[in-house]
Amino acid sequence: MKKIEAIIKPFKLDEVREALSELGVSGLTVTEVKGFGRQKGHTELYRGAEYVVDFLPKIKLEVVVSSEQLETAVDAIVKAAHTGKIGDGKIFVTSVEQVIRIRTGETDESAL
Ligand SMILES: Nc1ncnc2c1ncn2[C@@H]1O[C@H](COP(=O)(O)OP(=O)(O)OP(=O)(O)O)[C@@H](O)[C@H]1O
Repeated sequence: MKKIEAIIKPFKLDEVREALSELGVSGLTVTEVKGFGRQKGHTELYRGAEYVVDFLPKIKLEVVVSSEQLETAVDAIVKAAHTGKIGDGKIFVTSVEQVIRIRTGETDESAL
C-alpha cells in the first residue's frame, strides 16, 4: 500500500476529489497548510489577489491506496490539479506498512 501526499492549490480540491472518487477511492484526508516552493520571492495569484510569496495557502491531501492503484491515482491527481502555472504543487509517495479499520478490525487492503 502507498500513501500519496499531494500539495495542491486550494481551488483544485473539488476537481481532485472528484477524480479520485471516480477511481473508487473511498476515503481521504485534507488539511489546510501553508508552504512555498521554488517560486519564493516571486508573486502568485490567489483568489484574484497578487501575493509576494512568503507562505501561501495550500491543501495537503493524503490518500492511501493499494500499490496497484498508485499509478492511476497519481495520474488522476496530476491531471486534475494541473494549471501549468507556478505553484501547482507536488506529490510525495511513501510506503504504508499497515492499515486497520477501527470499527471492524479489518486490515490492510480490506480496510482501505
Ligand atoms: N521539497 C518540498 N518539501 C515539502 N513541501 C514542498 C516541497 N516543495 C514544495 N512543497 C510544497 O508544495 C507546495 C507547492 O509547491 P510548488 O508547486 O510551488 O513547487 P515548485 O517546485 O516551486 O514548482 P513550481 O515551479 O510549479 O512552482 C509548496 O507551497 C509547499 O507547501
